[in-house]
Amino acid sequence: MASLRLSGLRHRLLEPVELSLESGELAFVSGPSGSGKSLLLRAIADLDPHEGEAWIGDQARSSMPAPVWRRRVGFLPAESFWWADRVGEHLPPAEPALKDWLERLGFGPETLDWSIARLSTGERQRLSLVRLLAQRPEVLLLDEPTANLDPNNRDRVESLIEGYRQDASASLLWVSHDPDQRRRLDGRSLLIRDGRLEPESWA
Ligand SMILES: Nc1ncnc2c1ncn2[C@@H]1O[C@H](COP(=O)(O)OP(=O)(O)OP(=O)(O)O)[C@@H](O)[C@H]1O
Repeated sequence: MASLRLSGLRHRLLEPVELSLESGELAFVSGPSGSGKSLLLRAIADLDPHEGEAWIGDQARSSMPAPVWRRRVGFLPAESFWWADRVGEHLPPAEPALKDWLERLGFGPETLDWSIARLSTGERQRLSLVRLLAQRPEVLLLDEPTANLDPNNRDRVESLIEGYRQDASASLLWVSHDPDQRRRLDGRSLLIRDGRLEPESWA
C-alpha cells in the first residue's frame, strides 16, 4: 500500500526523471532497444550508482538500509539468477499464497523439487515472478516479465500480476514492447526517447 515517487533520478543515459505513481497504479515503460529501460529500473531498485531520490509513500530510499529498500521495491530482471539447486530452496514455504500462485502459473506442488538446471527459459521466468511476489514488495519493477512466454502463459502471468497489484495496492512499473499488452492492461504508457522519460502519445 504505497506510492512511488522519483525526483531527479538520473543515471548516465537518462535525463533526470520526475515520476509519481499512486498506490496501486500501473505504468508501462517502452522505448527502443538500448534506450535505458532496464537501467531505469535498476536505478530505482538501487542496484546501480545513480543520482536523485526515490520514495515509497513518505519514506525516502536514503532513509533506510539498502536491503530494506530492495525488499520493498521488488525488481524482476529480464534474466533471473538462481543460487541453490532446487526450486523450493528459493521459495518461503510459510508464504500462504505460494501454492495458489504456483497453480495459477501452471505448476504443481512437485515443482518445488525440480532442479533449477532443468527449467526452461519460460519456467524460469514464471518461477522468478513467484519468488519475487513471496517477498511481498510494495512496488514492482518488471523487466519484460512475459517476453519468453506463449499466449496462454502470458495471460496467466498478466492475471497474477494484476491480482497482486489489486490485492496489495502495489505500484507497478512494467517494461513492455507489446502495444497490445499495454492496451489490454490499461495502465499509463511512458516512453524513453532521447534519454527522456515522457508520456507516450497514441496519436
Ligand atoms: N553496466 C553497464 N555499463 C555500461 N553500459 C551499460 C551497462 N549496462 C547497460 N549499459 C548500456 O546502456 C544502454 C541501455 O541499456 P538497457 O539495458 O537499459 O537498455 P534497454 O532499453 O533495457 O534495452 P532492451 O530493450 O534491449 O532490453 C545500452 O546501450 C547498454 O549497452
